[in-house]
Amino acid sequence: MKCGKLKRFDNRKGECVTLIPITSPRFIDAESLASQPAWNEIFGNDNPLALEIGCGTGHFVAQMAQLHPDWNFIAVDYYNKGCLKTSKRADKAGLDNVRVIRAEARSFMERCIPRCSLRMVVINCPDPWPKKRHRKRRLVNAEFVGYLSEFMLPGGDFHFATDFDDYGEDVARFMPDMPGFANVLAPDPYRHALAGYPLSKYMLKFMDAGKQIYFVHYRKAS
Ligand SMILES: C[S@@+](CC[C@H](N)C(=O)[O-])C[C@H]1O[C@@H](n2cnc3c(N)ncnc32)[C@H](O)[C@@H]1O
Repeated sequence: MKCGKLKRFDNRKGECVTLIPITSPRFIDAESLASQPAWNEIFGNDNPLALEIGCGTGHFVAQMAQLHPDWNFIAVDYYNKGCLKTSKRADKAGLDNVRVIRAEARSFMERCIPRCSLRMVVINCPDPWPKKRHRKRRLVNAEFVGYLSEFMLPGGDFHFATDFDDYGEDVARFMPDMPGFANVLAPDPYRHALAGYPLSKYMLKFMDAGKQIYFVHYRKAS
């Protein structure tokens, strides 16, 4: 379906939705990006790339980008208001190493991220799809991590975090069988606290509700 200029077809809702315009210099609409863009020109340097999938409102990426000023962060979400908030947060903190992309993560990666280029991939609190019959809709599974691995540099970090017990245990169960990855937290399959890893908005929300976060951290072999 063709939508108007400031509208976008929402696959989940099955209708055109109005987009809030985002004027931040750190925001890039995926549709305006050439395929395989020159990220070094976009960021103005050759620093390594880090990708956050589903950045939400940007609490995590804003903190991580301050911890790693020598990495370039691409924060992707298809949630328009989240992209707006993430962009504003990065603008306010003056984070020149952050770009915010409104896009579906898999199609964006396929079109715009070179293979073997990511120093880090982060997925925090992805939608848990708690009903058993919906679990196949979860973003993170062995097949997806295998796909992500193609985009990661040797020595690159994969971080996954969730508040949802079954999701955390599932990812911690299949990760040891993923070829070419080592568990940074070994012998623990996951931890409930991770020093130096910023907390996202959803993590804080779930922790306030008394839930534990499952942190999984693997590294691709060098
Ligand atoms: C539960 S929220 C978590 C947000 C944030 N990571 C946090 O921890 O606060 C999940 C986010 O992932 C985004 N998301 C889910 N699947 C996605 C996909 N395939 N591509 C891009 N964004 C996605 C949603 O729009 C939503 O903003």
